[in-house]
Amino acid sequence: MLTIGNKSFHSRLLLGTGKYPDVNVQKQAVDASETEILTFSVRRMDIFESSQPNLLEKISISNYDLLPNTAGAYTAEEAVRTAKLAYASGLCDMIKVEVIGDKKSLLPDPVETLKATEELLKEGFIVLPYTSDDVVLARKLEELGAHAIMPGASPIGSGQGIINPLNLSLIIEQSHVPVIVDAGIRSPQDVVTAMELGADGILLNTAVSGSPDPVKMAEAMKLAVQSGRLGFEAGKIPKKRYATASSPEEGISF
Ligand SMILES: CC(=O)[C@@H](O)[C@H](O)COP(=O)(O)O
Repeated sequence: MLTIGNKSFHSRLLLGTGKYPDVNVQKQAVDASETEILTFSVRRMDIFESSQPNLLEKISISNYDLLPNTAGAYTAEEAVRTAKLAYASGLCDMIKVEVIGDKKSLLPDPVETLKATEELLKEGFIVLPYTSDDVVLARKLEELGAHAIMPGASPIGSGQGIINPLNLSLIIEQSHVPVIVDAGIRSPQDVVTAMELGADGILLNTAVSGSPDPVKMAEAMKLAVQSGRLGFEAGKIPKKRYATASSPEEGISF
């Protein structure tokens, strides 16, 4: 089980809801992923106004835990305001803090991310900060009380996969809260790699919504999360320099 704050989940896959070709494909992909946590940008959705297009219109949102994100915020102040707006909708108490520090790479601003996390924790939110793969920053976010750490594999929407597996593994090793690898994932192979490193979960969007077959890719990502986790829990054999026969003959008399 994946436990974040006081909530536990069977699925370790968190799915974004943006950029699907249409809402029907979005629903089918969400179903195929068997995710229990959906994330969306508060700014892209007017959650108070029923006359506005609802980007989750086909999805029974009461079946999911919602993880709104503060995408579009460039300061802690903006992120806190966005989080409070989401909370006021009554739909969610978790928040993904996303404070961007660079328009081109969409990499997070470490200082503003720390500030926003601290402020939202004081306000009583379950806070999941999106961060770079910086080991020290991840530790400081946990020390503040963040409920999970969400290091990027690579820039959002880039499909660059896992750029720095060493940093991810150091973050995983030091953390006492769930580590959810978020952003930049391209393939099921990236997911398996992150899960085999010991990540507690994966958050992804573009790899599924931008795939030529989002529904099939959603299922592939679900299986990759499960497979990687099982492999991590089972443990790998050590690598050896020379071969060892798979059917040893010692002790067998012919
Ligand atoms: C939906 C969401 O929260 C994204 O900002 C997230 O970081 C996923 O990134 P990818 O689209 O690269 O998977």
